[in-house]
Amino acid sequence: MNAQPAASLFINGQPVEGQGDALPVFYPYTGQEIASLREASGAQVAEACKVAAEAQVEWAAMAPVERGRVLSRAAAIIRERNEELSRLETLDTGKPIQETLVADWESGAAALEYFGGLAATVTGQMIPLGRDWAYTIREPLGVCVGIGAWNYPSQIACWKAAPALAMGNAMVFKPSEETPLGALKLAEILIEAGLPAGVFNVVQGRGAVGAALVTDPHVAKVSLTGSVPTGQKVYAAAAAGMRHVTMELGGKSPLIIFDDANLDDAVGAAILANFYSSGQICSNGTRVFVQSGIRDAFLEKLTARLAAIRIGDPLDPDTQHGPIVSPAQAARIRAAITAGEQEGARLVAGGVGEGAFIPPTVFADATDQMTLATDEIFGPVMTTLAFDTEEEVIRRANATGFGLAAGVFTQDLTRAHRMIARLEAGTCWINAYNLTPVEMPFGGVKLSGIGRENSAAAIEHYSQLKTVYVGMGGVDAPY
Ligand SMILES: NC(=O)c1ccc[n+]([C@@H]2O[C@H](COP(=O)([O-])OP(=O)(O)OC[C@H]3O[C@@H](n4cnc5c(N)ncnc54)[C@H](O)[C@@H]3O)[C@@H](O)[C@H]2O)c1
Repeated sequence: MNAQPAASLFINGQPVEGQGDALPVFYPYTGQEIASLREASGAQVAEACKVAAEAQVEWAAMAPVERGRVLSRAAAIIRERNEELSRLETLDTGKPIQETLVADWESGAAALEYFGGLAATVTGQMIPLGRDWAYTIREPLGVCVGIGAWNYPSQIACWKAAPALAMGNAMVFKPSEETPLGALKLAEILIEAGLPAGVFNVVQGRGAVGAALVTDPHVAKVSLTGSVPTGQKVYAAAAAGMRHVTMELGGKSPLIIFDDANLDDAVGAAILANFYSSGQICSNGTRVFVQSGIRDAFLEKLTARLAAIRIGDPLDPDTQHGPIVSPAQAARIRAAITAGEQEGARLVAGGVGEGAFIPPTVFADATDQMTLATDEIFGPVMTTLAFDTEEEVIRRANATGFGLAAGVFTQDLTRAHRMIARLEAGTCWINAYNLTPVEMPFGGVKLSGIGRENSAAAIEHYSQLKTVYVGMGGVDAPY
């Protein structure tokens, strides 16, 4: 298997070889090296930002409808090549092809399509002031840096590039060092769709390359998808230059299931909220609060459904559960499972697994204080917690520093809305979980983040207002 790209970086419309350290790419299923990349050197990071700053001027001067057309074309190209791109995504991430065919590039194409359409609709305001008046112009920020996590590499690249480019910004994107391949394809596709050279650039590297991007003098904004500790470092570094930020960080989200819920749907949602992409999803509802009366029935249905899951070769279209992205991540997940057992939680399904695979794992009889219930694991580990009353479960669900997402399952819709109003989470679902259509704002509160991706809300995070006062008469100076 070989997924070697033309070169490691993409700068000024061209593949460019990196001049930094080696960056091998492994297929998580076999551990085989499928591409040998190199990180960007410090000079290449600076060059990418400079090129982006130059290209941004021309791009911002284009009519928004023309910019939108480029993005729409890119969306169409992605959809034409979805099969080939999804295969590459599976090699890069190890996620089952049945997922990557529908959830990765397709979601990226939807973002390009959506913001392509939105580009020409963004207008300013006219503010009447009597004789005088004012108006506002929504302007691009300039050069935006995008930094990605490894779980949805191509989707993340598109979710950041689409609103940034639609508003007339340029972007330098650094994918996760674990999954560097998809962003290079996006760069090629955007050029093919008509994007001027230099408007979207890709540099590769580990954290130090990301850190160099954040403080480059050309950079006006940083959008990071990653963990809370990285977010804290990036936010602090960005603050020195008063740069804008969007932070899409981790979570430990509650999924609350009341005893009047449709149990089959609730079990299905708990599965989607914990095991899709082998559990490597930021918004996962990993604290599943189940009302005491249905706890046994819930666990029985859940374990029966998990017993039927097909685990294996991610390129086999029948496979439903693939490997973990890297041996290091698998080791971290295994340590969390072992700690859960040692702390006294009851393992009712799964376990530490073997090699690259960790099966869907479910704990019962956990308490809120166990690390299982406090720490983000970012793997296929569900912790179920029993509760009795609405008041109690709201208090326990909110007792975390995170605030990315939350879900409520109940047939009583008054209760559902009452609950949602009090849950401290940026993205919530009622009788559904983990659905993130591009039309809907996505993001977190508390430690889980700042800003929103997707929807018209993202436009505000990739632009700034200029206010213009227009004097229509004489100037009355006091002396
Ligand atoms: N909220 C969301 O939308 C969302 C989506 C996916 C993943 N996540 C979160 O991402 C995490 C998993 O991804 P990960 O392990 O790749 O996260 P990570 O924080 O280790 O790395 C994220 C990115 O930041 C870069 N980075 C690391 N140190 C940096 C620094 N000092 N300056 C600049 N960049 C730096 C990394 O190279 C990588 O590209 C989880 O916490 C998960 O919840 C959040």
